[in-house]
Amino acid sequence: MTHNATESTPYVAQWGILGCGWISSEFAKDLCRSPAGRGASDISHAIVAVGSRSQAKADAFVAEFVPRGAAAQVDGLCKVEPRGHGSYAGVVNAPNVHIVYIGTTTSAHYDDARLVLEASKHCLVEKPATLNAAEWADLSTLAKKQGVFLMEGVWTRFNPCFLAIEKAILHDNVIGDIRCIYSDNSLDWHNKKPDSTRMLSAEQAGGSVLDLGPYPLVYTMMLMYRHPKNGLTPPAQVGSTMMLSRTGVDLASSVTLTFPQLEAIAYLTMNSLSSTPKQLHTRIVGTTGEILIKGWTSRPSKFWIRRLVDPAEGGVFLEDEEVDCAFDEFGLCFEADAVARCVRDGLLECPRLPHEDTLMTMGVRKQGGYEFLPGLEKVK
Ligand SMILES: NC(=O)C1=CN([C@@H]2O[C@H](COP(=O)(O)OP(=O)(O)OC[C@H]3O[C@@H](n4cnc5c(N)ncnc54)[C@H](OP(=O)(O)O)[C@@H]3O)[C@@H](O)[C@H]2O)C=CC1
Ligand SMILES: O=C1OC[C@@H](O)[C@H](O)[C@H]1O
Repeated sequence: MTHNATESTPYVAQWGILGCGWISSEFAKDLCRSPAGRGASDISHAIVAVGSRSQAKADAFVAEFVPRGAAAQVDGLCKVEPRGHGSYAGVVNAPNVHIVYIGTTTSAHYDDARLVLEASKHCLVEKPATLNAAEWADLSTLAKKQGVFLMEGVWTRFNPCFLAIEKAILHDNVIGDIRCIYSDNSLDWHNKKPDSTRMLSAEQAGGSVLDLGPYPLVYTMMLMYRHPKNGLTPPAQVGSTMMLSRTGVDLASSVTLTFPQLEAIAYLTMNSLSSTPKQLHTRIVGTTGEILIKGWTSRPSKFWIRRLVDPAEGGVFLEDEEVDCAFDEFGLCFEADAVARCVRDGLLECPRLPHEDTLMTMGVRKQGGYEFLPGLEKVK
């Protein structure tokens, strides 16, 4: 065992947070929840530094979300008090910070991640990690050179309901051989939110495929690309259709990925014109049945198994079996727990989301031809 853990006390991850926007507040709130409540006794979390471009905003964030720190501070496992910083550099250079969560807007991710890695701190950067594959490859090389952990924050890969779906398909074989994934992730923000909103803004590198696309891709990457019979073979074909908005980002996109070794295909859709129904966002079809998934695409919470009466005939199903995996947490704590364990164990990449997977999905996201504003991409 390394760092501060012993047989009887959990390893405490000492986090710094960059950016005091919405998702950082959800991250902070989740880290305040007792890990014991989700059955985790080997790790806990402290939030020791919070950074904003404004000192007042950082101080207000600390006062509102982490006045006493996160779970480990409240439980007396970490004596460091949380502190607000009026710059991101203040956080990455704070000696008590071991891991930095980047919750800044997408166009800032690459520069912020470089700042973290150059300070030799471990790094969890929100999705989409970067604007393109070249930027991600550059960060990956830097993290390895510095000997620090780096991961894209795709929380769905660590969601308990997603884990149950993965087990049902890959281990328990409940739908037979996987054939098709239909997955949608859409939010009807067009003409309802200002064009300066993160997903609609070209300056912030918004757009459906970058902002919404990572989640339908989770189902594809984990259930097809990582399917044992696929042997990590990249999709043979990646097709994409895009409609651009008046701001220049993609208003609507579709992505199709083929996996000939599995005789399987994924049809993914994402747009800012409609909202995905919580009743059904993803349908996974196999040779002996289907799985229908409820909740948000990024935060599944319940699913139905629908078995064919006669797989040779098709068309007629037995009564649906409901699997309820509802949980109280927002859900970012599950990826934070995984990151804490990796750092504790000295890993530089997370086995459930290695650098290579992010590299591949960054490539997929580029297929449709949406061009960023000049200067946004730092590496091409
Ligand atoms: N995992 C998930 O479920 C989710 C992930 N996300 C991802 O998180 C990131 C942030 O999204 P969200 O929290 O909704 O966005 P917000 O706009 O609420 O927050 C983004 C923060 O980024 C910082 N920032 C740095 N540079 C800029 C800039 N040039 N313009 C605007 N803000 C800037 C600001 O922090 P400050 O002013 O304090 O410096 C701001 O508060 C995005 O990359 C998004 O894709 C978003 C929602 C859900
Ligand atoms: O990352 C996010 O942004 C887009 C939303 O679809 C999703 O729920 C959220 O997690």
